[in-house]
Amino acid sequence: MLELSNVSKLFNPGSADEKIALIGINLNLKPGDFVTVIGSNGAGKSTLMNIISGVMTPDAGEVRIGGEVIHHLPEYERSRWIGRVFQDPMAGTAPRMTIEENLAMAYARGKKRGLGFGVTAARRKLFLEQLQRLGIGLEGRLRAKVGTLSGGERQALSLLMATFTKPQILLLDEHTAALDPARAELITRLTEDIVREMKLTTLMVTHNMEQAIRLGNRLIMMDKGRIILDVSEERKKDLTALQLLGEFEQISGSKLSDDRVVLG
Ligand SMILES: Nc1ncnc2c1ncn2[C@@H]1O[C@H](COP(=O)(O)OP(=O)(O)OP(=O)(O)O)[C@@H](O)[C@H]1O
Repeated sequence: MLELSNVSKLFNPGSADEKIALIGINLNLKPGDFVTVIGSNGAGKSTLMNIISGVMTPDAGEVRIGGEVIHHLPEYERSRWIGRVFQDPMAGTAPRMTIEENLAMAYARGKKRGLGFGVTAARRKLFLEQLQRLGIGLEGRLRAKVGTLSGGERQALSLLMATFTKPQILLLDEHTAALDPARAELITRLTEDIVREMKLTTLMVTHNMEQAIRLGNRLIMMDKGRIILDVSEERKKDLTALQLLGEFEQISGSKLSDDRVVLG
């Protein structure tokens, strides 16, 4: 479903600031895979997400979705296939627009222009049903400006918007990291429900080791631009955060340097 072959990215090549962000990344996600990604500071996790979503283009290698090469396409064109939720709850929604207008935008994503961004009666019914699924009362606030929602509510809406049109790939970029523990738990539960119900192929970056182990069917660990560990669902079942840190040290030869790491 998602295939990265030999993907590399270098920043500021040839200058004193040269940074290798990704080196020869090979990653293949099967339909319905839910892969969690952890790693040290500067390991390349954000660059990986940016290259998949089209914020950046790779210097070398290929990115394919459903067999189609997509790494040359701009971000807006890839949004037909890719949904993304960011760490910052402000990033995925338009604060001055209402909840229903935001949902109408998400609904129109990737569709032909003629179909419009409007909120019709039929669409409003669909939006209500979808908001009800979240179970946090947003269905009663369709005409509220999104800027008036709490961080957790906005992140729930971002998640709904990112998955509204059943993307082929869902990218979750530390999407619970900026929330307090109760709200982070809520968004994690919603994520699990939506991914399971829609059978979404998902890649999730997290700094929470316990979350990385518990969620999904595969875990990858990155360091210095490479994938250094790829843990299957079977192995993940009995793994603890401490064991994972131990494995990281053994393979990379140094301790995991992540100033935001949470063991669980
Ligand atoms: N736009 C940029 N210009 C120059 N260097 C960059 C840029 N973006 C990332 N880098 C560098 O590329 C490397 C990988 O960065 P990236 O942000 O992908 O890591 P990360 O794993 O997401 O890190 P963190 O967990 O600390 O956010 C780092 O050395 C970083 O400093």
